[in-house]
Amino acid sequence: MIPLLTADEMRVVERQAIEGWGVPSLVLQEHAALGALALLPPGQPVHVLAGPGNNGGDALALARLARLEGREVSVWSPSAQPGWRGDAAHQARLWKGLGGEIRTSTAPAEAMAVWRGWVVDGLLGLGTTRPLEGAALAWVRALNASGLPVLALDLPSGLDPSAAEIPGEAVRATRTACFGHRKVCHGLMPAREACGDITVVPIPLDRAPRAALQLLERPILPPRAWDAHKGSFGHVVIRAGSLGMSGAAVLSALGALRVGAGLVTVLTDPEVRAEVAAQVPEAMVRPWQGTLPAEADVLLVGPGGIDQVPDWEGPLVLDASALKEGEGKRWMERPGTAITPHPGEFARLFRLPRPMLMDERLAQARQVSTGKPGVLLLKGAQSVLAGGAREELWINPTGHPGLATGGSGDLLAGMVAGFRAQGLPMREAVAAAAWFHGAAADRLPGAGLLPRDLADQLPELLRG
Ligand SMILES: NC(=O)C1=CN([C@@H]2O[C@H](COP(=O)(O)OP(=O)(O)OC[C@H]3O[C@@H](n4cnc5c(N)ncnc54)[C@H](OP(=O)(O)O)[C@@H]3O)[C@@H](O)[C@H]2O)[C@H](O)CC1
Ligand SMILES: [K+]
Repeated sequence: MIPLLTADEMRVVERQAIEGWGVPSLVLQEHAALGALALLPPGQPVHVLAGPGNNGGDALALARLARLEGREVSVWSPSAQPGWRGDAAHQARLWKGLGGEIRTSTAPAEAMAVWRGWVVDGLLGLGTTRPLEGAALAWVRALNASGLPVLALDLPSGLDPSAAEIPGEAVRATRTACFGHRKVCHGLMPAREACGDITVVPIPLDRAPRAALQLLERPILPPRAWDAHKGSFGHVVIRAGSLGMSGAAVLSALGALRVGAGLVTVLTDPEVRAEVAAQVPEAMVRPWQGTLPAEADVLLVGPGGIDQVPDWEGPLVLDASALKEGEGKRWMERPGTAITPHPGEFARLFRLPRPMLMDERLAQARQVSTGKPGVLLLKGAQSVLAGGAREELWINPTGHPGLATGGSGDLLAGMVAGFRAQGLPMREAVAAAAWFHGAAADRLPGAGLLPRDLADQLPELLRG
């Protein structure tokens, strides 16, 4: 799990090092500047933009270190009166002590027209409180129009460190030297795209900070015992598939089987039983007669037009038609339940406005999941995972728009059930399904992707 910190969470980590451990803040700044300098191609000229706060201080430190390396360096401030205080003022003195100048211009595009090499963006970082305006905005516009490669210090100036959305104009960086820990803007789209290639520069801070938002990494799956048999990997029961929608039942069954479930029983509407059975011979396919098999480990309901949820006390995965208007709260309060809506289904389930932006999706996911035992997977580009009586939100970074195709959600729901049947706790089962589903897509071209192709990728992908 990669923590994505808000500015406030990062300030806590910073205070702990400076006030708690007694690390001088200039030491942190020196580490930051040295780490960032190492990301610039050797020998090239460097043009450094230094803003009013400590991001500007980092930039001045980098300018000094780059000059000591023998590079050609110029330092620019958008303001004729930068008004540096504290560490940034100290860095300005050190730079001037090397004979360095600090230049400004009211026509940044003209100044940049003769620049060669790289630009270092040290205008604004963690202290950004509002959209860019005035001189800073003029410099960022000129920089984005210049076509010059940019190394952003900590974050591209103009981004809100704690948000996914870009509040106005922001630097489009080639690379970003992110100091200590990733912030929210380094993990979530669209802000993440403005960062270019991100390198986390280690500085002497706590390595395990508290973060309410975390990015999923490849899930670690429990090892399979050498003497395992099909009963060891659980029995998934899938209530899915009706006339004209038998394919959803097939794909759900494939999802559960391809992630390694031991047994899969599909209970379809009677008229589609034979066509489902013909397409997935590995599953037991029976007509729905109102009762569940006694030995089920997990029940998946919904794909292929099934909207009635049978009485059942065990682990339950609900998708598609089973996600009925206004019933979200009920399912979030049921222990052992996972719901996997896309934003439209989510809005209907919880009678909320459809969440369009990533920051809205996060806020609404938090709103419906806080303190609730049910697990929510709010699907979309960068699916949001919440609930299971845990506070933090997880974001799935894998996948691409090719997944937005019919049947992809049915496969995913089957994968959730398949992982849960093998003993993963529900939240971990949902995380594993979301991650591997997206990772399977990442191995395939975007357009024309079939959910069956994803299923075929899974065994090899799971082997690692
Ligand atoms: N976190 C760490 O452990 C370390 C951080 N380092 C670096 O420090 C910056 C954060 O420095 P800080 O001084 O807190 O903040 P900034 O440099 O981002 O800038 C704050 C000033 O900018 C003004 N501001 C805010 N928004 C705007 C805007 N849209 N336009 C113009 N000016 C803006 C703000 O003014 P106010 O009026 O809001 O008070 C501040 O004056 C971090 O990002 C790292 O680069 C360390 O060097 C390493 C350790
Ligand atoms: K910056």
